[in-house]
Amino acid sequence: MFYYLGFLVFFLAYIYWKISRRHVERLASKIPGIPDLPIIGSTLEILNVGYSTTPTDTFKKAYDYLTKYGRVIKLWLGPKLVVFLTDPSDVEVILSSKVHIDKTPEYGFFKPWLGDGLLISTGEKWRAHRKLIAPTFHLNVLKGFMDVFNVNSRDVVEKLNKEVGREFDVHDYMSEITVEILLETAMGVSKQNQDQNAFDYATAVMKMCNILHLRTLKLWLRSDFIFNLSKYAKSQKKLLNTIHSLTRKVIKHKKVDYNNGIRGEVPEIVEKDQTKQTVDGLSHGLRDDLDDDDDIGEKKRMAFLDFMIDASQNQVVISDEEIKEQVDTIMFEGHDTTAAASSFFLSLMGIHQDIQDKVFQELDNIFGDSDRKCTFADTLELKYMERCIMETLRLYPPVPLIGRQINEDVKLASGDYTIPKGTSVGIGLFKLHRLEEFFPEPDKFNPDNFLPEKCANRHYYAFIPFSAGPRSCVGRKYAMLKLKVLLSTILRNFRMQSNVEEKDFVLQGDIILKRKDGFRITVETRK
Ligand code: HEM
Repeated sequence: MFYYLGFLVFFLAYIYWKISRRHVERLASKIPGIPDLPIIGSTLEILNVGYSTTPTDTFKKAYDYLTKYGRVIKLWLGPKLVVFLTDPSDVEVILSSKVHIDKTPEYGFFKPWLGDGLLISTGEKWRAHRKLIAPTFHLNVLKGFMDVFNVNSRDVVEKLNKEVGREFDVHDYMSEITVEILLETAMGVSKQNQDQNAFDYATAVMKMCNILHLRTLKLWLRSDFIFNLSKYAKSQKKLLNTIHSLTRKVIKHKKVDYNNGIRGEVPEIVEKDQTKQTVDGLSHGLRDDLDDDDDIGEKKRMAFLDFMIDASQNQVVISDEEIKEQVDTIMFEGHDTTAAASSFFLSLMGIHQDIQDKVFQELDNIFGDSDRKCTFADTLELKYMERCIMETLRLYPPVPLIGRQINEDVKLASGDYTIPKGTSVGIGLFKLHRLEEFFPEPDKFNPDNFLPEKCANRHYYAFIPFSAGPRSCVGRKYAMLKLKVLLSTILRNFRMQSNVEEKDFVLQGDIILKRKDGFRITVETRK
């Protein structure tokens, strides 16, 4: 009797569940997708990807799926519907929306690290914190960082002098300098107070990304219970200790300064007629809160952390824990992405000598033989280099995949498909950026893809390395300005050489896109 009743309850619950999902299943049935089986859906296919012997293998398999199944791909992870999009018109529908701003559940794996920081928070908290943080990356603030960018770029040149003539991994240098620059600019911590090794921090971040990536792919590790029993949980604890100890120290230093009346103010740099020019070459049609032209005023010309601490002392409700979460977020998002971008750029210069020569030509025209610092005005003149940076970000987007949770049924633009509420959407930038229709010879490194007339005639959402819409990258202008100063300083001093061709890059897409084979180059002194 008991078993009969149990079976009946189970059966009725199943029927109820099926009926409640009729709407979702009806809409999903119209979306093309990866073959699926009843109940488990496409889980076996995904396990196949997750079971790959190396992360590189995983990246290749995921890319092959996106190529094989088209621009709208559905897959069922058991009862969970996931849709991958690579058509710019569909990507625009999702990213430009003010409704679908929530991240997918996978971003939750970041929680022990980034808490409710800007990258993963949602709703009113995200809106309020975005409003608070975005002005601290306004161009007027960034211009005040030019000196720090210059001094640190020259430091790297000094260090690279020791590598002349031998092959080495340039990512090690890019990673370390990026952390140091971030600490000095956004966090306002001077070199003397940076008592923790930036390289240790960067290495811990890289290892954390490996673990988080494993959790998305190895389906059994998604469960907190199983994860906490695994060896990865122990490593995560150790790594987070290294990472959080840096952020805690940074905040402590700043608070001591604040209590001693020391306020980190960014110097005002006024350069006539240049305020409205774009430093990132991206603003056409993709304007967001970072493109706000209004002068942010004296009060707000403060670097990120100074402003956070000042705000918390002046009636803005932001707790110490929330400040720490934002510092962790900016440190992560601001360093690993730019380190990857600059390392790919220098590798590509080493491979494409003819293009590197054109960059030299531009640098020589602007700087001649002089050793002077790169000014903000110079960065606006670096048009060819800017195109090379864009082309690097197109072919090797540091963030290869963006996820969104769909908050209400949404009709796509590329076909008669409606994605039901509750679906997770994945936007594959690596694939999106290589669509032949928008980039002829899509795998070829060709900076002319970013000639103004080509950009003007292309769908804006065909190239979105910094994402786009309300949740676009808050550090976009910071990243482009810093990359221009750093890379121009390096190339004024060295010629890059690479023995590895692009087709032999071993790519690994664990959260941030990298070369598993290392960014191996040699440098040769120019002067
Ligand atoms: C080449 C360098 C960079 C690239 C390619 C890049 C790319 C991106 C992308 C694609 C997103 C959206 C992620 C998602 O929705 O999952 C994002 C978000 C974000 N980025 Fe960047 N980023 C770069 C540099 C930076 C820098 C330098 C900072 C800060 C100093 C930064 C801070 C952030 C933050 C805080 C978010 C979350 C914004 C929000 O959700 O409101 N990024 N970035």
